[in-house]
Amino acid sequence: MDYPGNLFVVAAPSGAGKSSLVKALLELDSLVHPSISHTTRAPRGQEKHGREYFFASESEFDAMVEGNAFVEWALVHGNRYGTSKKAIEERIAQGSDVILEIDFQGALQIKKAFANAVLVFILPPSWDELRSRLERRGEDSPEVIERRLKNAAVEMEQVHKFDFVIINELFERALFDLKAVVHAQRLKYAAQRRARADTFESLNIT
Ligand SMILES: Nc1ncnc2c1ncn2[C@@H]1O[C@H](COP(=O)(O)OP(=O)(O)OP(=O)(O)O)[C@@H](O)[C@H]1O
Ligand SMILES: Nc1nc2c(ncn2[C@@H]2O[C@H](COP(=O)(O)O)[C@@H](O)[C@H]2O)c(=O)[nH]1
Repeated sequence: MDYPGNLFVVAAPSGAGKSSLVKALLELDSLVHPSISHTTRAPRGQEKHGREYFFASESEFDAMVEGNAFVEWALVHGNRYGTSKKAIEERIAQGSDVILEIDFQGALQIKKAFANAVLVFILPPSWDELRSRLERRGEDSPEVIERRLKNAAVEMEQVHKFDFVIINELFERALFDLKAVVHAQRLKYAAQRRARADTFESLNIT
């Protein structure tokens, strides 16, 4: 019998550090695969099409929405972002673990489509630190930073809908917590599979 992989979803206000944490996790854990989203946002700095995102025009994105190509999509900070079915379904069906780094609206849509998905919310240690991380990153204009901070207040109200909350103050500590979530889910899933196999064996079902 084949078993699907685990689906992890990491959401956070912009600048809380989710991309940095997910990147570090992927470097340490070769069993987790990232999903590359589509976005109508323009590429920043060194970003490459097909690496950070698939950059799409508004009409290309519209066509994907109409073609039902997304598992979830949302308008975030004035641009559209979406997870294509192609990006995750095949991988999960093959038994691989997949991690999505998306906003809270997308995370809640994913939970509806995949009840077993594990939702993780990353919080910054303070508002001041969130602002300085966005400023230090140096990728966004002051207007964009203000908009992202304003949206962060709305996003943080959703924290109670998530399975786990990690405060990203000390990076290594937050990474340890994220690894622990992944590990715990794998152990839980393995135990469920074993229990199911035992039940099938006792009922003589192959
Ligand atoms: N624990 C930490 N301490 C200090 N700086 C951090 C920490 N974690 C991340 N950073 C820095 O904060 C900035 C924002 O991090 P990152 O880009 O990972 O955020 P994000 O949540 O993915 O944002 P976005 O949603 O806009 O992509 C980066 O410059 C990153 O290096
Ligand atoms: N609902 C979705 N949100 C997504 C997806 N991919 C990224 N995002 C979120 O957008 C913001 C902004 O990202 P940035 O790269 O422009 O800084 C951030 O919260 C991302 O997590 C997606 O496929 N669906």
